[in-house]
Amino acid sequence: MTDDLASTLDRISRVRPLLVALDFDGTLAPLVDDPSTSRMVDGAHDVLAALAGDGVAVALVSGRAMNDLHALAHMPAGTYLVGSHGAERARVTTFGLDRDVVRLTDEQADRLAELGAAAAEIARGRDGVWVESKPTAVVVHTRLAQDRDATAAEDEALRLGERLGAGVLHGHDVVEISVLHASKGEAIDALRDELGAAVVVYAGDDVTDERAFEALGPDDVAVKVGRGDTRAPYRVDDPEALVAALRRLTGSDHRPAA
Ligand SMILES: O=P(O)(O)OC[C@H]1O[C@H](O[C@H]2O[C@H](CO)[C@@H](O)[C@H](O)[C@H]2O)[C@H](O)[C@@H](O)[C@@H]1O
Repeated sequence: MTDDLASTLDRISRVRPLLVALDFDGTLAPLVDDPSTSRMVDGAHDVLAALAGDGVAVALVSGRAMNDLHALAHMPAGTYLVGSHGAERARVTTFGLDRDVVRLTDEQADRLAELGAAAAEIARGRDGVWVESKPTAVVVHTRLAQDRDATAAEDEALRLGERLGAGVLHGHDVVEISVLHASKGEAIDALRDELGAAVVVYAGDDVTDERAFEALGPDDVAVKVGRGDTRAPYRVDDPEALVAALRRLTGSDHRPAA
């Protein structure tokens, strides 16, 4: 963590209402081949619970389907979950999720089925290419494929998305085609307004997170995790480094002993 980021986080640590919104895959959880095995790095859950307990609004803002995100992240009660890049929204309670139900029109449901069938055709015969189905989108995954198959599958999926999708996102080894318009930027705007947040901290690793960075203002804090071009002014190397940075927001009680 740079001194600059450390001092910025120290400066805002007592600001309330403070919103800390974080991407999941690649940001809190390292990228892995099988998305069902993703886990947040050690210390992540504790620091998020400490922040929530200290009056900070904590949100995960992910491309994951809501059920998937809830099951994998085990977030503490009182925190917010945004799934499907903003199309799904919930608050975690001690009894489970208090969620807004996503309803597709018949036309959108038909479109989703059509996209699923077309995406399956893209994956057919290409080793390592597979399709994930979500409530509002299909995702063509290429992480396990050889470069040639991955490139061809992503190109075809992008064309499919242009033809039939309401939104197309090209992330880390994925092309995601949605039947609803949603973005992480709009999700951040909505959370900020609803919570009246004075300052927003957002961290993310993927191109899809740039939409969230765009929604931040000069008093907010945007942190890119890992490599790649970004508009975020701050950067940390990996999820472990992000957890260390977040500890600075919790006050000295929660910082590891030197
Ligand atoms: O917004 P995020 O929380 O970063 O979610 C984006 C996508 O995450 C998942 O895919 C990514 O993580 C997988 C597990 O590490 C990895 O195998 C894949 O290559 C990554 O793109 C998830 O499967 C997608 O549905 C999310 O949209």
